[in-house]
Amino acid sequence: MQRLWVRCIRCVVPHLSPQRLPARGYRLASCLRKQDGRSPRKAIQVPGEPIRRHFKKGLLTVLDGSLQPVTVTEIRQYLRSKNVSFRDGYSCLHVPSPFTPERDTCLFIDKTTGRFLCKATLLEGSWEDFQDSMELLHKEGCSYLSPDILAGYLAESDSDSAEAQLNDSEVRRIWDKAVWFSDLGEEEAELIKAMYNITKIANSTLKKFGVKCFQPTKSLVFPWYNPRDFSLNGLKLLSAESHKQKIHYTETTFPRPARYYNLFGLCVSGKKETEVVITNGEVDCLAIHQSTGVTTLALPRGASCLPPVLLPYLEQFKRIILWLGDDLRSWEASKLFARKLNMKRCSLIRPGDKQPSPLQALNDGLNITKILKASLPASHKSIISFRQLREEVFGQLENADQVAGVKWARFPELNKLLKGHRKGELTVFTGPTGSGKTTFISEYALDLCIQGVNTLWGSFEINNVRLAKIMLTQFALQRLEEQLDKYDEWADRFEDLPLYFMTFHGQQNIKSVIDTMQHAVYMYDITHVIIDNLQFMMGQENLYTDRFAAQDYMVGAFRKFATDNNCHVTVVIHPRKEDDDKELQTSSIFGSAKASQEADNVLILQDRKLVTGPGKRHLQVAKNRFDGDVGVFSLEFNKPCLSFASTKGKQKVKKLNKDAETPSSKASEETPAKNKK
Ligand SMILES: Nc1ncnc2c1ncn2[C@@H]1O[C@H](COP(=O)(O)OP(=O)(O)OP(=O)(O)O)[C@@H](O)[C@H]1O
Repeated sequence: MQRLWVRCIRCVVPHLSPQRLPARGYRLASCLRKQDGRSPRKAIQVPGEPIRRHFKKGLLTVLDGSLQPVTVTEIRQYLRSKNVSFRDGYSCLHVPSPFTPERDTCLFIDKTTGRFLCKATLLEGSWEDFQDSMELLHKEGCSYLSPDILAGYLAESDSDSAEAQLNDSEVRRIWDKAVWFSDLGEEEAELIKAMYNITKIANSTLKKFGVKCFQPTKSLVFPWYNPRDFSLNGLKLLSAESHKQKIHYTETTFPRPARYYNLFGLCVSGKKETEVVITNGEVDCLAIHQSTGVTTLALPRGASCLPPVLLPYLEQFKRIILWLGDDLRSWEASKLFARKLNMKRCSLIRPGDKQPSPLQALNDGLNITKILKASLPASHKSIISFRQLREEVFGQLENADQVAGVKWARFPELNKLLKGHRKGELTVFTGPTGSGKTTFISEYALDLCIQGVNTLWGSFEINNVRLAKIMLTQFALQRLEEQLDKYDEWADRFEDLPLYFMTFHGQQNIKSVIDTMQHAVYMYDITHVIIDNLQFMMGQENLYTDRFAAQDYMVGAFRKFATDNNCHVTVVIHPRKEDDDKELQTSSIFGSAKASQEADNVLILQDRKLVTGPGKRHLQVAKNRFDGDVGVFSLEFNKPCLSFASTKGKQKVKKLNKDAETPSSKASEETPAKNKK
């Protein structure tokens, strides 16, 4: 049943193309399965192939191939049936690799997805590819699959090759031009270190981790070494820019972020080490290692995600300390990552005054060893006392603004009412037919995604190409039809967003949809899922003959998913009745009161009565569980760029009486200070 997700997730946007190895120089091959007449698929990577070119014009095309889901029990059963010995690891099963002659070389099979990685050859593929490899091994009657045997099954990928070559030459150019800090003049080295707050990091530490300085832009250069032969896979440039007396740091990666899988520090860590500290950024990694000498690794994209392709590299560690930063978002991320890494071996550093980020701790002269010793075990019993909760509660009170969630940049009025977008909540969104629900919710989600909220779209009504076109227009805030020469520039930037699409279209079974969402949370650390719209799951639900009972059941399923996965779910629902003379109300949506209780937020796009001009809409927050503020504000529609974003400064927000469903003349009016006379 989970199999569908693989097909859906893989077929979506660039990020979801078959995963790249965390090491360059490997190529995607057509599936070994081609041998038995089944359709070839791209999944196994073997030496020699440059990076595969991800989407450009062919955005969101649905790939052929229906992968079946697999459970860890099925994997174990299969291995036993083939007499393959295996060891149960933390996130992976460890089996002897069929790709090398050395029998003690491990191949890691992800227990959740079945994907495999052979660390010796850096070959990777799906569970089906592994099964095919075993069949091929049997067919060829050999002890292992040498590159010669595999060569016959490889596919060329020209488009990837072009991108890989471009990447290689850029990486080489920057790397060759960059210099070691010890080779810089003392004054210049100190000045550059000061820009990055790393004056306490010794040149020897920087050299040990391979950190250089790119003088033309005064950037730090962090290398991505191939763990097999220490060649360069890519690099990250950290640059500092002063803006309004504040320093802004920007990161540029080669290859682009979606393909940058560098566990920084891996090449320094020993193969026999059993303890590791994982940090958000490279400079934090340097700070901890320099002060304590412990093995420390930095995540490629910080606290935003822990890609499962990296899990095999962490299997050797019996104990993992996650120290991701000093804010609530990092704390939330460390709890999420601990689930993926297996809670039993994880401890977390809770942000606090005496536990800032590792680099800050070094700069403040704090005892880093002591902080590491005070880390909290991630696994907790189901019954806990307030004593165990009190620090957590204090953290929430201390960081009230962060607890309120991510703020919208384009909809300040929403921040006023909802205070922010929080993980683990369920938002129900409705509006009359054709009122612009998809258009609005697309921009509402895009806004958050631009700010780093990992987003998964389930668009059942309009296809993904159309949806992506709407989003790209909203992203660029201009009609690209008339400026096609700018398409690539915007598409490149759009491609770097943490944005994923399910490839479902039309009527779907809710179980497949929830399985897909579950998989996406594991693979891409998704924290916001949009379902547009619920009606497309109704037809498949035979359990309930009553439409509203079915709707309640589905809202309940999404509620449970949001809570269990600490992931926000926004569900678009068509109203059950539309009366031309009346605004919609919460009761216009739900079948019963039970379902309305499930939602944390109810948003209604109103286009009647309150309309004061063509194209004018109002957004009503009809329910807000977080702090109870409900109200309404108007939305201006800018048709060329399909945007509802406020362009005329702050809009008026009309706060409503909590009990009042619709705006009334008695409602108190809150006017932004700017507009008050
Ligand atoms: N405020 C607005 N004024 C005028 N046109 C709009 C406005 N908002 C959206 N549109 C346009 O209306 C059309 C329908 O929009 P959209 O698909 O977002 O509506 P919907 O409510 O999701 O529709 P449905 O009820 O079919 O799901 C689109 O062409 C969109 O560009």
